[in-house]
Amino acid sequence: MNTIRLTTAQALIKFLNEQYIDFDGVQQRFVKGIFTIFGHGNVLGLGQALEENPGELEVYQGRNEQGMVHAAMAYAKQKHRKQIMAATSSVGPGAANMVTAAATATANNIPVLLLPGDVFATRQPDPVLQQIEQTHDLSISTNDAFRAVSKYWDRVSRPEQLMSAMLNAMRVLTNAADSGAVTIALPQDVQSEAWDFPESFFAKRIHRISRRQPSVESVHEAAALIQSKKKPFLIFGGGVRYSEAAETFRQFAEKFNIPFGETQAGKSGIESDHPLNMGGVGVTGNSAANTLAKEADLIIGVGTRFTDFTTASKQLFSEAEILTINISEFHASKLDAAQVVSDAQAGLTAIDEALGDYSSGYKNEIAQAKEGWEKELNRLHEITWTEGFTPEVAGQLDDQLSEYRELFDSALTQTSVIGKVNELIDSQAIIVGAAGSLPGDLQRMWKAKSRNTYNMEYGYSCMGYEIAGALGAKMAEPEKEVYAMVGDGSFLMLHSELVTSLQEGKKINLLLFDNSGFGCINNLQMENGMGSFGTEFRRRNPETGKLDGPVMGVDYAKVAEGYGLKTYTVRTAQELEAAILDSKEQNTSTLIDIKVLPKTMTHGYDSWWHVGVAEVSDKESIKSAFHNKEENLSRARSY
Ligand SMILES: Cc1ncc(C[n+]2csc(CCOP(=O)(O)OP(=O)(O)O)c2C)c(N)n1
Ligand SMILES: O=C1C[C@@H](O)[C@H](O)[C@@H](O)C1=O
Ligand SMILES: [Mg+2]
Repeated sequence: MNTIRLTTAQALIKFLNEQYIDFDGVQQRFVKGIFTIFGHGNVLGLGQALEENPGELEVYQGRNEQGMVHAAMAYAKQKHRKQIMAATSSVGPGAANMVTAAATATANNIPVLLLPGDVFATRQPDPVLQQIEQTHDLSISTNDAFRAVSKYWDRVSRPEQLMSAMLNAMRVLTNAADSGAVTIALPQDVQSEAWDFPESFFAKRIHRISRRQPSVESVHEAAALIQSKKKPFLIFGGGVRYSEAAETFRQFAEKFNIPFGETQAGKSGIESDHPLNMGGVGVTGNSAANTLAKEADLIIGVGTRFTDFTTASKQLFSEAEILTINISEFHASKLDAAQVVSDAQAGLTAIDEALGDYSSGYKNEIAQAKEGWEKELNRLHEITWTEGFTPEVAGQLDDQLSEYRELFDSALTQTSVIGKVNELIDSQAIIVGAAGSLPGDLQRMWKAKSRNTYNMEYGYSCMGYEIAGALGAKMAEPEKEVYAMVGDGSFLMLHSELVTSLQEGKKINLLLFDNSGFGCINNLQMENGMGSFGTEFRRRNPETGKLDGPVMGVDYAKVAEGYGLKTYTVRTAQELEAAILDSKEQNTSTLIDIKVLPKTMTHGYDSWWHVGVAEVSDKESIKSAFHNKEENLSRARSY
């Protein structure tokens, strides 16, 4: 057997360079690059290997480990999982910082390869700097925390273990049914230890993503089920995008005249103006999709995990029968559905052939629902503050609105800003988001004018993805403008990768919606009978000892200016338009600090979200919220 003597880290980098993917006959390199933040736990091992010979891997410098993994995840999401980034951290806190992002990737079924440094395998110098000493179990390190949030976890405690670890890593990273974060913990000493690796380990490997075919029986059952229904309703999930099955889905919907709603991950798979595309469905769905979903006699979920947001906590289509087409048996089996376990394209094609000349029984309902939503959308676009104005989310902070209005000196509402942005940015531009009130507004209101232009992380809804994710999306599609749609809360949580965007010359645009608070959580607590508690950004009041002092104003444009971004502050529609147009002319990253009045986001459209309301309280409003919850629950499926 021919061997090559390399350190574990050098062997790992050499191996990553030889990984390719084959999808529909097209081959491409699988691991594009690696984000790094070096410390003593990885610099002399992986760092040395990358300095000496990175091969084709591009090496990036991250700023915050969570941020760099979010960027890696957004990259793989934008590439529809056909190409990924790796990320390496030091031991201890650097590794721990990646745990949140690992969870984000896993919740969304998006592959990322994480390579945290680990404590010494020999234990000779223990405890090393940043080592946690668990007196009951010396084998535990910070990296064990990744076990709960990874789809594959391993620790390479001897150099030769690298081979089985990496073959399993690739198995999971390229698994269309069950992917996510893969964590390979690398003890500091083992990274630098040499081994005679067999040459065969470094042979070019082509990982085929095959289109799993459905069983004949499941296709017949699905076709018979559809044929027995008059009002089927399709749900376009993220799996359709990852399977590159949008065209097949469109043809299927058109041929059988079946309208469809979109999940957050599925949105922009097909242009919003398609006559059968009803838009976002579920808790953050719009009136068109939710009305048709509610009236449907069959829900056909394609590539969807059926989260509580999609099903409105299992209440939206509680009477309909369910058919699923999903490559994952686990997700296909949800809601006690009739199941077609297959790739989205393969499943739709097979059912299409079996359906014959079926046509749904819809008459004017589809056009009517879409028209009704268009009207409502125009109304939302037009809302601006005037004296005596009632915000969309009324009856909660009505008396406080004038304070915000004076502080911000702005008449802008969130819904009108979204309309303007949608009108002004390029039709090919990509928007990125994750948390706060924006994902809901965008799922309802955003019109995707081109395909794959909506990169929303709503599996984990992790504050901090927005800006780092914009960088990842830009790396994936450098020729397009990318916009992070970010609340002030999320901006404050994590914006470190802004500096990486400047360093790499990868222009991203931040549209920062400043409403001085955790707006959506304020809505949630107040609509469930609480007061405003710990969610507005107010100073501590020395008189009450509470956070009920004046609203805080932060000049985010100044913050970003300090990093070197081109910045704008906008308070009117005219200023917003001028800023967006000017930002397009810039070569560098930009930030538009948009002062929006609180409570001016969209409100629900015929949907319910099951949240944990207190069963006991002295407050009438809480009692009533609890009663309301129980009532809604009685109308929902219980599994
Ligand atoms: C990392 C993380 N922590 C906490 C939450 C819970 N959470 C969801 S939205 C939100 C507030 C978001 O505030 P902001 O970004 O200003 O958006 P807004 O709701 O005001 O539009 C919080 C705390 C979360 N989603 N992610
Ligand atoms: O708790 C939450 C409420 C949602 O409205 C929000 O979008 C999400 O970020 C979240 O974590
Ligand atoms: Mg906010």
